[in-house]
Amino acid sequence: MTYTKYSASGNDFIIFHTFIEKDYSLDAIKLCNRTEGIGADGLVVIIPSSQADFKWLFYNSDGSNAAMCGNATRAVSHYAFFNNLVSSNEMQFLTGAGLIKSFVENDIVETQLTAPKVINEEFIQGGFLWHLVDTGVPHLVTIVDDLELYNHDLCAKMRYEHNANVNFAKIENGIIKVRTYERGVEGETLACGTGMAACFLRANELGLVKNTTFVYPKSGEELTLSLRNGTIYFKGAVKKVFTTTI
Ligand SMILES: N[C@H](CCC[C@H](N)C(=O)O)C(=O)O
Repeated sequence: MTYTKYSASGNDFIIFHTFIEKDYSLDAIKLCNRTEGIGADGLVVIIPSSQADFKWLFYNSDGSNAAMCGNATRAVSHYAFFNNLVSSNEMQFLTGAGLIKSFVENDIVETQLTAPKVINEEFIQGGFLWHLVDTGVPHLVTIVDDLELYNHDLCAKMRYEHNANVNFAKIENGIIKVRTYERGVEGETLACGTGMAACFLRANELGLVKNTTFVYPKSGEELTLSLRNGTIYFKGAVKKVFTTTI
């Protein structure tokens, strides 16, 4: 089987396409293992679809299935275009969270995320003010003045209590810096797309950032989040790292 490794702002994925729709959770655990496998935060399986250009199955590195993954939507769009799985650089594909539209321009990919759903406007826990929103998958967001306040043990506790990813966001000079503890990776990743979207949305609704804002994850790579007619757009570079046949 041929697998392609992508990095989307440091959030990395293994991608392949197949006609066989089955449970690939054990493949995800094996392939994503950073010492005995290729190593990645997640596995994306592309499968034909009669309702869209294709559909995907997304697995975190622990083998858990997730409805959506913002960074993987950018990587998979690039993969589909450059592997001739689609006939245009504009495509739409089905995820567990719904239909995603994307636009590929060389190594820059913009995707339209699914409509956000606020789960809990705000609550205090562990000394922080939290907001819980689903931007394809559930995200806890707290806005802080110092990202060093990010705490692994608190994130792990919040992750399990709320079954959500956990984001610490700092706003400075109109941009957002984000650190994310990712559910299913069970640790901090270098970037989390739906997490950056959740932080952007929260900051925008509080009037702290404009409708188009640069967001910087742990990797320091620049992403652009935009809110246009109530829809979130997510744009940034992706990198095809290598292809291998195992
Ligand atoms: N770990 C997430 C899925 C991947 C989200 C993230 N990698 C992104 O880019 O949105 C979850 O299980 O909820």
